[in-house]
Amino acid sequence: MTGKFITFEGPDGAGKTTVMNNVVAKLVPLLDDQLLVTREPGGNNISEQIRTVILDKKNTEMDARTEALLYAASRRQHLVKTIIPALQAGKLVLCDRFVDSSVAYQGAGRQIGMDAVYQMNQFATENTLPDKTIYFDIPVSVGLDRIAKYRDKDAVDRLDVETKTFHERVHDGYLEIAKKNPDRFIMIDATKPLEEVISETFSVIKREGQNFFKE
Ligand SMILES: Nc1ncnc2c1ncn2[C@@H]1O[C@H](COP(=O)(O)OP(=O)(O)OP(=O)(O)O)[C@@H](O)[C@H]1O
Ligand SMILES: Cc1cn([C@H]2C[C@H](O)[C@@H](COP(=O)(O)O)O2)c(=O)[nH]c1=O
Repeated sequence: MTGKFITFEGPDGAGKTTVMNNVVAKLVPLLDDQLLVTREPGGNNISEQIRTVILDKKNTEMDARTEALLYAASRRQHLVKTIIPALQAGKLVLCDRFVDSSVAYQGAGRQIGMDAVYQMNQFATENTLPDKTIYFDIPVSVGLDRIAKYRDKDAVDRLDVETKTFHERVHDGYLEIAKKNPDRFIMIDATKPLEEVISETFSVIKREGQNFFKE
């Protein structure tokens, strides 16, 4: 595969999506159709349908392993139908969340085991991992405060409304994944002012995707 696969990860409210939107606005004039911006769960028709089921606040009875399998099913479809074709076409793929989210949220957050969730996802992805992962770190209380303050009530999903203890486990899970993958993870302090986080993220992408920016 000739493209480059970069993921954005972090606890809820870290600002990934806001930062990604701002960075993409700067990248589009430079890269045009060499860029694919996508997200998980979702990113294509079937995967977005699965997203709706997973995140629906009415689905309170969903079992933790069912949840993990649905994220993996959505990911499989997204990977083979959207991400891999773009990488084969030589594109820079920026994806809001990927396998690390499942390991942190389902493995650590839901306590079904980080290794077990990772293995199950290896089956789903045939061992595909991002080239680089930009991790937006934030204390749980700050992320949750941002969501409470700024997010439209209707846009709050089934995972956002989990307990602070759940989100603490997710955060600890992320730090463990980052520690195990020092070559892949790039840490960004997401408590900094938004403009600084955007500029730092843009610089990381220009450095990591330097082949895309040659004259
Ligand atoms: N550096 C920042 N400083 C202050 N506020 C910020 C910063 N970054 C993002 N925000 C605000 O925090 C809120 C949450 O941001 P956003 O939705 O991008 O987070 P997220 O990481 O994508 O969360 P989720 O994973 O739950 O969707 C938004 O209202 C956004 O404007
Ligand atoms: C991919 C993935 C996501 N999640 C969680 C993380 C968030 O709470 C939601 C997705 O919402 P976002 O606003 O688009 O970030 O789902 C998860 O638990 N496991 C996963 O694999």
